[in-house]
Amino acid sequence: ANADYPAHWWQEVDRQTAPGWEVLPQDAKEGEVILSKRNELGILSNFAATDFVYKGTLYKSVEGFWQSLKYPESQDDMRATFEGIEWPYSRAEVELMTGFLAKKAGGYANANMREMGIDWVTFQGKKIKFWTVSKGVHYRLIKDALRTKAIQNPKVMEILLSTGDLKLLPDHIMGDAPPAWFYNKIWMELRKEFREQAQ
Ligand SMILES: Nc1nc(O)c(N)c(N[C@@H]2O[C@H](COP(=O)(O)O)[C@@H](O)[C@H]2O)n1
Repeated sequence: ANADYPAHWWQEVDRQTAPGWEVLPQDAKEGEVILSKRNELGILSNFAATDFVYKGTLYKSVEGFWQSLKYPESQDDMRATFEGIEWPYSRAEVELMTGFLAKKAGGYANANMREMGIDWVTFQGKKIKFWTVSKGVHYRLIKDALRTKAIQNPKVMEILLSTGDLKLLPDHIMGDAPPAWFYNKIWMELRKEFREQAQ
């Protein structure tokens, strides 16, 4: 029951003043909780400033990691040399971004990807299909970044495990997105994985 958890996780927020994209804490049903940026559960958002080192590179957030994959890796990268395409940031700059700034950098990259007609991103020189319904390479990469974030940030691990058996829900409207976008579902899988490892 929700009574076993901190009451402020369901704290009512004035809907009139909330941004249009937001799902509010009070929108959760019994046995559910919204991963709201308004309380400590927001640390589980991809946007949260939670440094982690993944395969030798420092990222300031999972969002920075996610959006950096869309940016050219080098000067020879076809995304860097594509005629008429300009990049507002370098990949290294995006790696160090958090929150809405990282998301915005990703928005510019989405427009460039559409313009170039490409449906892939890259990690360590390898092309990875983006926006796929299968739990393929991109999904596994994002899941591994979330796993690494929890392992390297004790507060993230503590908060994730403190959600017990609650169903985790995103704090923003998701629509019809592929599995990699559902960080709430990935966290529930990782929560199970971490609990099993601790036994
Ligand atoms: N509003 C909001 N809050 C969060 O906590 C989010 N994680 C997101 N969306 C994230 O945007 C990323 C995907 O962006 P693109 O579709 O590639 O432009 C991904 O991290 C989503 O979870 N939004």
